[in-house]
Amino acid sequence: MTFSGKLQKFNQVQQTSDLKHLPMVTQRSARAFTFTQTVRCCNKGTIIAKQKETGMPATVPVSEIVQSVPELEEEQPTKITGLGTIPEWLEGTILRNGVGQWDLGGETVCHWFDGHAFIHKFEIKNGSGTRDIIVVSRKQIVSDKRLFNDNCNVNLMPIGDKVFAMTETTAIREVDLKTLETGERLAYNDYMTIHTATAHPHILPGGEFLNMGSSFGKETCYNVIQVDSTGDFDKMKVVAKFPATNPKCPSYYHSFGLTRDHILFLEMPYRINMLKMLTRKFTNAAPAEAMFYDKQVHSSIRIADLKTGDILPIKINTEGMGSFHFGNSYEIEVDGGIFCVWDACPNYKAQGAAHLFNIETLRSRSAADIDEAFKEAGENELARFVFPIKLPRDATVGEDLNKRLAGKLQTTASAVLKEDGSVWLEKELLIDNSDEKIGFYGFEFPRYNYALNGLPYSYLYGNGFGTILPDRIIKVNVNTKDMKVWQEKDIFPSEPVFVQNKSVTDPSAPGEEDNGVILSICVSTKKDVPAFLIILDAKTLTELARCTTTVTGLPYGFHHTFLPSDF
Ligand SMILES: CC1=C(/C=C/C(C)=C/C=C/C(C)=C/C=C/C=C(C)/C=C/C=O)C(C)(C)CCC1
Ligand SMILES: [Fe+2]
Repeated sequence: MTFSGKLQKFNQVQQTSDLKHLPMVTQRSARAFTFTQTVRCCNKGTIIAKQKETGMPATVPVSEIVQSVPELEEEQPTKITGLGTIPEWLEGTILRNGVGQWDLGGETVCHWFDGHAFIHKFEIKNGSGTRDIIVVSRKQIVSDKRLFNDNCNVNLMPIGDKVFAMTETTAIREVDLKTLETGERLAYNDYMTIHTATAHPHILPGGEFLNMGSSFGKETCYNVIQVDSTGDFDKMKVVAKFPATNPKCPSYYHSFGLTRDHILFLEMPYRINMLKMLTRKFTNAAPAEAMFYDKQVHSSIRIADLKTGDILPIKINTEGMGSFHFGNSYEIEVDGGIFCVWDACPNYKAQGAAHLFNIETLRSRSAADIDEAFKEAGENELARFVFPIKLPRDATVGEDLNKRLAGKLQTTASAVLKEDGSVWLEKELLIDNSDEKIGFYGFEFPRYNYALNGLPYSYLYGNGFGTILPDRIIKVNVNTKDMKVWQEKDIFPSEPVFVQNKSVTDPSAPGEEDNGVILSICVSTKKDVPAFLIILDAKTLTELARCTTTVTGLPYGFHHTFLPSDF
């Protein structure tokens, strides 16, 4: 995925003589913004939602939710009361990161992902004897006002007992959970040689923080890095290194998978041409020109042993595709072999999707422009890949190894052993994209009960895309393919965050995996419809409570984290 900010940053790296050291970005004090400002004057836009039944585009104005949040002098946390019943046990904070400013000092950034971070939170707590009190607290930009910065605008995750905002450069910024004040700027590359990092780390059951980042050079590698449960960066270590199949053209990746024993990495056809990237200052090429989709290569799943860091020799290939985010993954032992189930959101057509979310497109007055930009983008699927991590006894060439799982896993996904020892995968679709309930552009932003990360599971929550922004929440039973949908006209719900009921002690016990709620922050394209937090019963996707703010013009944001009140 080409995000011009990331690439520009990357380009800055290349311009330094020493690849080991990324330039430090000066930390400036964070700026605070409040919800209640009037939205700045902007272009009116439209977004196409192609309707399956007619095949005709439907226009939905979304420019309202990609407008810069105006800067304010002071913050005013707002107390609001939820309508409905917020479960007694639910106490904590849902934090959201995303982009809030694209128009900076007379310039507008090119790409949606290049804008400055905008963080906000909803704190759910017992207040003044009333249960249904929510404090909507302030939000702020985490980086300074320069373009193409370490604007940590993608996700927020805990490391040890601190919370950090993160993007895909190596810089992360501490955020005070109470005040949202931006704290220390840290950089992974101050501790080790990496040049990128994902904004989608995993947290191990013991509290250790696990992430992946690339180191570019003669021996370009995709590294797995770990910080211990105390969050001590001095003890940060590389636990595994996947050598890039083509060091001159390593893969882009947005996230990775983790079973209880293995790290799963998808090397995609979306590649970075290192030579083009390094010579940009001479050729004047745009960063995006150094990214390309290599139609000659497959997508490959690479696997590392979590304990030893060994890269497993098995070669797993499938048709070229990209997946930003993944569902859960887990292992099954059979016939002396180990199989892995990994759910993903593949897209076979977007080819990196570099151009798709250009600000110009999102703010376009012309429906035709947006249609044109997205016409080749295809749709995102929800698919299951099942493959051996360790070959079973007596595996034979030409055999669909997944057949051995009969009785343990029902799947139509295949994994055929080839003569050269590699395994070729065909996916199993977990949803039917022709179903009107999914939406024209498919399914993305998968979330699940993270207490079951790396273990067998049944429920995946995510967004359906009737437009190029998510317009519904979908719950899929990945075993039975049963589906539930929550949707409301003109509302764009964020990725659905599952919060487990405090009473659950064993999430894999019958009926317990989805014993909890779904939290989602909803914004609207309608000027007079304020943002709200929706609380859904995770079992039924029915509304339990709705906490409506007074804020209109809240931009759509990317990722969320829920932290319980005792964090
Ligand atoms: C790609 C297509 C679609 C949507 C995919 C989605 C929603 C992907 C979301 C990716 C995100 C949130 C990435 C964020 C990255 C931000 C970065 C790297 C920021 C860097 C800043 O410096 C559909 C619309 C579903 C279908 C067509 C294809
Ligand atoms: Fe993401």
